[in-house]
Amino acid sequence: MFYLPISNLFLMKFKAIVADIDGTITCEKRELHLEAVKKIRTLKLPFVLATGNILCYARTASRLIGLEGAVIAENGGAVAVRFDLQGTYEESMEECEKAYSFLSQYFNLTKLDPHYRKTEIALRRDFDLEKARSLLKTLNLDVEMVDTKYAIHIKSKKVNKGVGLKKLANMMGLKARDFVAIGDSANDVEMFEVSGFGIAVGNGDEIIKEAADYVTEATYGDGAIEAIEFLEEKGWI
Ligand SMILES: O=C(O)COP(=O)(O)O
Ligand SMILES: [Mg+2]
Repeated sequence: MFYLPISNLFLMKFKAIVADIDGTITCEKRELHLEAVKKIRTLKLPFVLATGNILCYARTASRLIGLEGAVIAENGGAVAVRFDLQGTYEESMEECEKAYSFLSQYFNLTKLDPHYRKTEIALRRDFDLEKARSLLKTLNLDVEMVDTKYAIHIKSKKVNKGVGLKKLANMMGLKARDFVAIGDSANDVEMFEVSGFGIAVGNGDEIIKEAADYVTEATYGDGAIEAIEFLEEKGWI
């Protein structure tokens, strides 16, 4: 007779956590949520940051929180495993620039951190996204636009935080499935899909709540604390 040992049925242990930054470990006005930072500092397992923001922002956040420098930035386009190692970048900017030039004919677009951003383009959220998306459809480019609630990103369809997580997990000798992912918006969906368990914070948008295995009641950094406490209570970390 085939049966699974009881220990396998009940033992669900994750080896690391990956958390989004903006909207997840911040407060409503985007400052770092200090209680969430305190909670993160008590953890014994690797804690990775994954952001749509640029690599130096992610590295700085990691340093100031007291982490090891394992980060996913530019929505998966840039990945670094430790402070003393260079980041790796996807070759995905060319298509994004074509989309940007095309859309600039219709909108007055403002790039965010263009000198530091190497794999995608982030724009100020002051134009009609739906209109831009339908205009972009008329071109045959392998790019898409994602709204994080902090910026609108023009990014390659091949690059996302899920792809970044797989790459980083591999560098750490882990699988993406070994991670619990915590996030708040559309750019966290793929990271939820490849991770072992996805937790959306209460302020998350509908798309991420639908992709989540669990949604916290609390919002922003309080939601991240609730997520970690939930995992601890379950004995999953
Ligand atoms: O940079 C953004 O647009 C949002 O960043 P996040 O992925 O950390 O929420
Ligand atoms: Mg976010």
